[in-house]
Amino acid sequence: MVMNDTSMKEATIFNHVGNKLKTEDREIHIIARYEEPLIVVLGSVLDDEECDALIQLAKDRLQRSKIGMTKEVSDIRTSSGAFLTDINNEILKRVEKRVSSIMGIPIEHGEGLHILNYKPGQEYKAHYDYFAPASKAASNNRIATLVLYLNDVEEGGSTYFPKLNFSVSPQKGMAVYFEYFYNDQTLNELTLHGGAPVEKGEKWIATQWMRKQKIT
Ligand SMILES: O=C(O)CCC(=O)C(=O)O
Ligand SMILES: [Fe+2]
Repeated sequence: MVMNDTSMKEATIFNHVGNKLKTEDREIHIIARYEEPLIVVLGSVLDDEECDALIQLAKDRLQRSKIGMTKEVSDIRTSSGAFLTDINNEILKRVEKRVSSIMGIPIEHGEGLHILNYKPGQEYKAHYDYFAPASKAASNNRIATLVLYLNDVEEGGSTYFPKLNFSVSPQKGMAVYFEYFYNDQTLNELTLHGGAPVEKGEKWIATQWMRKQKIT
């Protein structure tokens, strides 16, 4: 490991090294890393069947939420989303287990996979995934995120980190991981990120946000 003269890196939650990481049922490729704050691009996380199944589960949900509830309208996030909770599905369970193993955080700390669909022109403006320190939710705050790309986007739709001048293009089956549980708050703030507008085609992602403690 290379360290610079003046500072040592803070400890991270994700601590896989090398080019690959193995979960119970899959070998995942570590494609790229930004060291601090840690951002890791992962390949071969989901196969096509798993991606398609998650999209299908979400389509059923999104359909229903349109009937039952008023659709939340927000300028920050113009896409439509649904949490895949209370669904008994083999593929979903398998994916949740794999995600937990990649992140090194028990699944009980997760909010459940959140599926988002962006149509052309839709975006998720730059934001932090953690809750403001003064908010009620911050008592069990989020500490890490995994965004799984469920389809190929024809144009646009990258995940961008404006304070780092860094961005990740969506590719079906790949993922981007980042964490923001540093003692140094300025490192956490560097994880500001967004989903750039989709220009052509559509974009489907599944996001896992992990909390510091179990969700009770
Ligand atoms: O759409 C993206 O690429 C980013 C999604 C995101 O930031 C989130 O789900 O928290
Ligand atoms: Fe986010």
